[in-house]
Amino acid sequence: MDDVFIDAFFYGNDDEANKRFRQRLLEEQAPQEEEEEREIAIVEVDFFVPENNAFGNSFRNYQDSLRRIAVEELYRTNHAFQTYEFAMAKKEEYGRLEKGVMSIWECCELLNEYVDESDPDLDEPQIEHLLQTAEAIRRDYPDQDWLHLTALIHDLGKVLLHPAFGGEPKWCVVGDTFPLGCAFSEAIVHHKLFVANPDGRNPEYNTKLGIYIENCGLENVAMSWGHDEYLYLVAKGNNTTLPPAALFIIRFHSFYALHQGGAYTYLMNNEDKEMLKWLHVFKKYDLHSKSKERINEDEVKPYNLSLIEKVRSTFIEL
Ligand SMILES: O[C@H]1[C@H](O)[C@@H](O)[C@H](O)[C@@H](O)[C@H]1O
Ligand SMILES: [Fe+2]
Ligand SMILES: [Fe+2]
Repeated sequence: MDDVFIDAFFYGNDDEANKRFRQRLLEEQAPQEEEEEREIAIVEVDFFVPENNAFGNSFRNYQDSLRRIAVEELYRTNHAFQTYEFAMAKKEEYGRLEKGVMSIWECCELLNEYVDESDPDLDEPQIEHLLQTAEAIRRDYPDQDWLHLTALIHDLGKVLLHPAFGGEPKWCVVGDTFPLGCAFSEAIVHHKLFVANPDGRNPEYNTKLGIYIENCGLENVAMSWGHDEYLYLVAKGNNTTLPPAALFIIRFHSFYALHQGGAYTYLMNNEDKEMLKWLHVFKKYDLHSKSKERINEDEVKPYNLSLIEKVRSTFIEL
């Protein structure tokens, strides 16, 4: 068992075991290192962006991908049931971070069991996607270790699928995310399927601004519930020292209607507009690193463990 933990992650249902791990962590916790100044700069990089995905199709092709039917079915349910009330209730429930504790690496390994059915571009286990993204971004940004770690963990919220985390159905774990409490944009994947969503008939929620005011900031927007929001709650709840850009990536990387479709810009404040560039950077690796070429887990594990080690004092909540 590695000695770095994310709270909210289980270690069985055994409270005693949880307590013992927490105690051990307290005892073992290294003295805080001086926060070094982080250089966060976007540089021109030359990642080879492939045109085709693992199946030889263009990326994010929702019309005629090999996985079209399964993907569409997932969004049918997602668009019907993701309401403002639903997402709020999930946020409240999971925001308590009561599921337990577990190491970040163990959590990655848990995702070995899951293939993301909302994804037209990849049918490999999710741990492969984490490693592919992290390795691709590391190649182009060798000095930005926070980006490597962000890539490694960005989809860990998908553990919601695991019975120990509630065994949530796929439609409220994976897939693109979108704001709730205001009108659904046509830029959202399979937007026609929102006809079945009661919020679309609610006059409080179905106008351009709905419950929001112009430029209120994405921080104040209720997003549909899924792996992004869950991991964001976990990172915040554990007082992460990852930079704000990492949290922004974690929380909004599935918000394609914004970072690819250019919709909902009127909800952004100036800070969000600054941050948006990181979603563009991240997307390149998150999306285009998907391939059939497997990463050798044993080879990259030591480096990733060293990254995890660096934030050990961050990723625990006691
Ligand atoms: O199918 C994918 C997958 O679930 C990703 O993890 C998510 O970030 C994307 O936005 C989504 O379209
Ligand atoms: Fe994701
Ligand atoms: Fe991803």
